[in-house]
Amino acid sequence: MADKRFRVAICGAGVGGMVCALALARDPSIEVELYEATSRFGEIGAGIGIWPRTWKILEQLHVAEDLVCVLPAPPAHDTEAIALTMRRSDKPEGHDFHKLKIKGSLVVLHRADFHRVLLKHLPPQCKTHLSKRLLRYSQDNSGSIHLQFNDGSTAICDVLVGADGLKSAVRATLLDLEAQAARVRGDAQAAGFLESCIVPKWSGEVSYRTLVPAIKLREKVPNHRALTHNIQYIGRGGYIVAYPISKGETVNFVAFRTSHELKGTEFNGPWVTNVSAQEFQAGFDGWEAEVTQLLQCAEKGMRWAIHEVKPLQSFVSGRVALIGDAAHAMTPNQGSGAGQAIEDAYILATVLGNPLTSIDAIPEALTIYDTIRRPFAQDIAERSFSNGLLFSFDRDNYESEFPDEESKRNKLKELRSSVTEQWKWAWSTTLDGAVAEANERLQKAHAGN
Ligand SMILES: Cc1cc2nc3c(=O)[nH]c(=O)nc-3n(C[C@H](O)[C@H](O)[C@H](O)COP(=O)(O)OP(=O)(O)OC[C@H]3O[C@@H](n4cnc5c(N)ncnc54)[C@H](O)[C@@H]3O)c2cc1C
Repeated sequence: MADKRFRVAICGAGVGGMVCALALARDPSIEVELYEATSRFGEIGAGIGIWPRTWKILEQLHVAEDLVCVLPAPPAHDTEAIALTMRRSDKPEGHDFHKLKIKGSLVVLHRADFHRVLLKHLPPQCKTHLSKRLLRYSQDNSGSIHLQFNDGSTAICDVLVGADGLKSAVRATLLDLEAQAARVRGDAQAAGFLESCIVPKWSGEVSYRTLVPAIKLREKVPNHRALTHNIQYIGRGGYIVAYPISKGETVNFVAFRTSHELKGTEFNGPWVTNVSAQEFQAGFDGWEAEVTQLLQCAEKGMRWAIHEVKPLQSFVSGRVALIGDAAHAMTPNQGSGAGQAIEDAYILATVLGNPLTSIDAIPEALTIYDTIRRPFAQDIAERSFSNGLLFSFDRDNYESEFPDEESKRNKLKELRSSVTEQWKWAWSTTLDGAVAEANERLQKAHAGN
């Protein structure tokens, strides 16, 4: 530790934790240890979409070049292209609803490929520990943070990054400690709010995920759109996303059923479970042929009850920071949870990696991370939920409210521009702005000290 500025412990080796470790380990003056609850590094068998701004981070960390090898074609940079074709599909005669054009590409990957490449790039100086499930942490008077794991072992660090996902133990401890402090101050209302953010809330959405062998779909429908395009079939009460991954050998398939009126209620059943194909086919009777053909090729898969973390008042406390789902688990209707985890990791590594951040200045640096990232990530979470309403036609009862053709056409126009508006961030350049802002704020804070 003699030649190190400070020690960072990252709990959780999902996409957020891995990118954080990679980004921090570029700085030899920071000691990085990564603790993962499971007994091996890995990801679930499913696809993932990465938007251009997030892709830029992967380029800057030099992992993009290895990811390109598993893509059918290198991603476009500055040219405008159709990222996603949306069809209205809940009737036998489906029709194109909207083509989402963005500057750059929506890169779609197999999660396992993505995780393998991240692992490959993790430098040896970043120490990794498997089968280490964090139970709780505490902080002593010197500021050091003590970690307690479920195998009885302990560890010490100067900064703790909670990258431990939806059911984060770091978030639970952070909020519990803050709530205790609020009670000591006599602020029962603040304590109650903090405690209410510990357990995630059901969004009213359920997703079904599986991978379809492309060969199987091709045999059935040789020119099925999902073999070559990112496609979204939308309709009342649910929607389906399908796109080719692993050089086109596999089609990623996710179906959503929505009951938004149940948002905030308790989900009745396990949050993640294996299900039969019949279960995901059930809600899509009467949808267009392309959807039925895809559903017929889907074998068993997994059902995920989509939960969200209530918007937190802060992602940080003292020397502890939350990133990714631990901070802002959101619905997947904008394909952005992992992207936001990556962006959190990158901005957090920017503020910690800045040479002005001495061990004493860590809380200040984390506050800057929070100021920059929280409004942005929470805005995306909100837009993502609102996209879910839009894609399942829950936002307006549009069939009955817009009975004649002209009013329907006008409404559709409005919905399309709303979709484009919702996704605008995907090709915005705020990432460079965020990095510059982080460094500038640190400079100012330092000059003021
Ligand atoms: C159906 C669906 C589709 C999606 N599609 C997309 C998409 O296309 N694009 C996109 O950007 N996002 C997408 N997302 C969201 C994305 O999957 C998540 O936001 C992302 O995986 C969050 O990453 P994370 O690293 O924060 O958490 P996780 O990936 O959940 O990783 C957390 C890690 O922490 C470990 N852990 C948990 N508890 C502990 C503990 N106590 N101690 C130590 N380790 C612990 C876990 O084992 C895990 O490895 C989708 C989500 C769903 C459900």
